[in-house]
Amino acid sequence: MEVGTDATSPLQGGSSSKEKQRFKAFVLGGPGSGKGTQCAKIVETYGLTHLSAGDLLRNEISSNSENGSMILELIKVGKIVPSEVTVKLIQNAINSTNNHKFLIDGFPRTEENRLAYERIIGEDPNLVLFFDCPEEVMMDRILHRNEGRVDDNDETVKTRLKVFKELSLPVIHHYSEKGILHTINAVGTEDEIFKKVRAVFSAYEPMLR
Ligand SMILES: Nc1ncnc2c1ncn2[C@@H]1O[C@H](COP(=O)(O)OP(=O)(O)O)[C@@H](O)[C@H]1O
Ligand SMILES: O=c1ccn([C@@H]2O[C@H](COP(=O)(O)OP(=O)(O)O)[C@@H](O)[C@H]2O)c(=O)[nH]1
Ligand SMILES: [Mg+2]
Repeated sequence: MEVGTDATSPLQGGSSSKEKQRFKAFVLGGPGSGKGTQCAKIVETYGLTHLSAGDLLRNEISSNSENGSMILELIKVGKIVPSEVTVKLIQNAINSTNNHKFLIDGFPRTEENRLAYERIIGEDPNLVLFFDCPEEVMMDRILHRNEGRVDDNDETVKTRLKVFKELSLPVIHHYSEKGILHTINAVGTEDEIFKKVRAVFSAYEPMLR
């Protein structure tokens, strides 16, 4: 049990994330590269809170929120939701947990996303994972995903792959220049890939306690 997690605590007056240094990892990669699958394994092993930007947006659609129909129209065609909408959802999700360590999956997807995040939330991630995957493997995985997603169809996947190359690769390049990018070859079994993920996270174990 962590101390100071209760905002009513007079001495602490805040969340545990103020006591432990916050840890954030961004998990990037094209559609179908295996981000969600590997995030589940990271959560199981290291106890981070998983925030999938796509899931947060899909929750807005299913809860019929103010922006729900606009988000649905963009997701259906594989386009990017306005940055401020996604950043606010991530910010609310971070603020609604007492955990100090987070995996942010599928965000930032554009340089504009990244700049909005830096403006509104501000802290750079400790590390960025990039699942590097050939397009034909991503396409095949998505078309067999069977989660009933409105965007897992041939036409929308083509747009998502194009958006990834044109808008998301520059973000990945930015983190490479900053020296915090860890590129992982995403071809192989889930366990083979997770072994490589663990090798990255093991260097950060003191921060993940
Ligand atoms: N290493 C892997 N080998 C084969 N299939 C995989 C692998 N990792 C994930 N998958 C499958 O591929 C699909 C896309 O994976 P997912 O984790 O949802 O990717 P992303 O979140 O990057 O879109 C899912 O059906 C998943 O079960
Ligand atoms: O920061 C984000 C994350 C997702 N999306 C939208 O949500 C869709 C699905 O994203 P998700 O990460 O769930 O897809 P994945 O890469 O896991 O297949 C994307 O194609 C975009 O339309 C977005 O606009 N901004
Ligand atoms: Mg995903």
